[in-house]
Amino acid sequence: MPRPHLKHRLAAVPGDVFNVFRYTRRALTLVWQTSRVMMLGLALATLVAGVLPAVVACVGQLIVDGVVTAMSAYPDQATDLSTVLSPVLSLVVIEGVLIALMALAQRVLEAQQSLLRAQLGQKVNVMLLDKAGELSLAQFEDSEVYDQLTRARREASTRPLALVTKTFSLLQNAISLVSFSVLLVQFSPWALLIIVVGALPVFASEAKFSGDAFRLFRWRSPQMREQRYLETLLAREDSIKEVKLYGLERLFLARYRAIFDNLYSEERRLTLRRTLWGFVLGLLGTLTFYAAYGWVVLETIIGTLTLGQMTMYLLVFKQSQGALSASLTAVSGMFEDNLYLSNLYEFLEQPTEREAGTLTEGDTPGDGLRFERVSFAYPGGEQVLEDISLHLIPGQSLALVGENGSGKTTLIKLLTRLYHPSHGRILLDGSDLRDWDSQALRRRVGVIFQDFVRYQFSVGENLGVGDTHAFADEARWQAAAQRGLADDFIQRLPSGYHTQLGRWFKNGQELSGGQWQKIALSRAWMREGADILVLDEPTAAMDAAAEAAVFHRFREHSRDRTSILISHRFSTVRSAGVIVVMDRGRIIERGSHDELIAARGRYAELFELQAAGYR
Ligand SMILES: Nc1ncnc2c1ncn2[C@@H]1O[C@H](COP(=O)(O)OP(=O)(O)OP(=O)(O)O)[C@@H](O)[C@H]1O
Repeated sequence: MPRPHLKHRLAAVPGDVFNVFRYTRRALTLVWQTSRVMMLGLALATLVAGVLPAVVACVGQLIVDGVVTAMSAYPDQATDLSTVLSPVLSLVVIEGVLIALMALAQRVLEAQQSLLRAQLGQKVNVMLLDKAGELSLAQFEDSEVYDQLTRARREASTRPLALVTKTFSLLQNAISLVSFSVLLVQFSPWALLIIVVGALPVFASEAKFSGDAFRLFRWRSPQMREQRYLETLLAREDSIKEVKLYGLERLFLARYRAIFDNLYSEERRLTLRRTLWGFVLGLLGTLTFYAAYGWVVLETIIGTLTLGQMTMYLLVFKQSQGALSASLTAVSGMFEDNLYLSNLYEFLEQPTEREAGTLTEGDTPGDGLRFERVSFAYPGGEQVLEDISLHLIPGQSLALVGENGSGKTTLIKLLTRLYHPSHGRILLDGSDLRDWDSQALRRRVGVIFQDFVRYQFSVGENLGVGDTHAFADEARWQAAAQRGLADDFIQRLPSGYHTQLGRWFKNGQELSGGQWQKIALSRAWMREGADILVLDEPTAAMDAAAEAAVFHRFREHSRDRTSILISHRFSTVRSAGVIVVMDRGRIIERGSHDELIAARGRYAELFELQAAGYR
């Protein structure tokens, strides 16, 4: 698809230029909250660094004028050299001290900034990750929200400080400018005006280009994300195996390069335009400076200004021009930082669904789990569950079977409240899941999904995540591992329960697929209080003996619990109390194994097919 030209894309993104400085206050508040002492220190150092240059210029004038006076006094009156010299020398010493003070203020500023940068980066990252934890699964799966998060993480952790630094630099330069202006106005108010007018065009162009740069950054964030993804594929151990086997390196690398080339050409165009305009308009500033220079020289020659004043004005001109352009750069930088910060706050202000529920017990304890005419479609997708009604009393075991994509896992996602039904409701002990307190609900339901996480932690911690209250409880790890049939092989690992798993960290031990599944199963057993246990294809990677043992154990320990099992292996499924057969989001058959075989429907057909495979 042809990409629209950058200009159109930039125009298409809403960006209220006048509204853009509104994040400055928030950035200042953020820094204030991070460290009050350092913020005050920054302000003080800024003030000192702002006022001193004008004072130095004044002392400079006194020195030159003092020298001129001394020069005229010394030969004529045959005065003692030291008497003439000492006032000028003391001024020189004072200027030296002032310069040292300025250097100190500048160093202190830099040190504080670098410490604040570290603290603020951490604070913003924590804010981002905290917010990420509050997002619903649906928001995570929304590529726009994910983009926002990626953009915010990439840039925004350094931006708040950049914004504050620039705000202070602006203040510092503004203070310098005001003090310079007091001196300059004595020469001529016009001089002041000339300098200001000379610097305005550069500022305008900088503001425009920083806006463009931000919009470019925003527009291209999906491609940047694709690039990151390709990097992950090419450089991570969990994908490299397949990449190598299929010889995908070149293909992926070519794609990676193509994305870069496309992005780079836009960036180059922008950088070139920015540089060119910056240079041309910057010349205007130089021109005005030299015009003012000529003027001061003229006034000195005709005797309106002393030599000392000339030196001072030239210095003041030069420095105020510097201060002005630094202020303008700060302003345009602030504009850019504000735009980036808008991105951070856009993400942080993403509405999150409040889990309003407070129930820790249902209206009819012991009623079990009910699906009442539940239908569901993923955001922006088609209906994947339709009119599901089910009732499971405590102690009952349910097996869900059905073709790939028939909606089994989705049903479990609704049961665990990762999503809410589009229609109908799910009740636990007579109360709608939405009304349950999330902690209480989590305690009641233990789930292992087929795509469980393989944490690059120790074995024990891999089990501990199953119940955060017992995260480091070794006795509980062991009990859970025994139930999940993982204890045996864990004992044989080099450091037992303390063996590091995965390949990312030092001495990491990789496990086989079936061993990982046993770890995941044991994780589910960590939830001792859970009275609903869900296993979503938990044994697909296990050998037949292990699978048989797992289910023997599972039934033994779930006598008074509700258990839900998703499996494609009918040998496992057949012992469940109720078997539900799903097809394209609907329940098409339900009953015990014998009933379903007798009914000679889909279940019987699929069972026969699998059984034939073993004969
Ligand atoms: N996060 C998602 N967003 C949008 N659609 C999804 C999502 N997850 C699953 N689907 C769609 O929902 C349908 C049901 O998927 P589900 O994972 O529930 O099937 P399943 O019966 O568990 O399949 P399998 O036996 O392959 O595990 C599929 O058509 C799938 O494309």
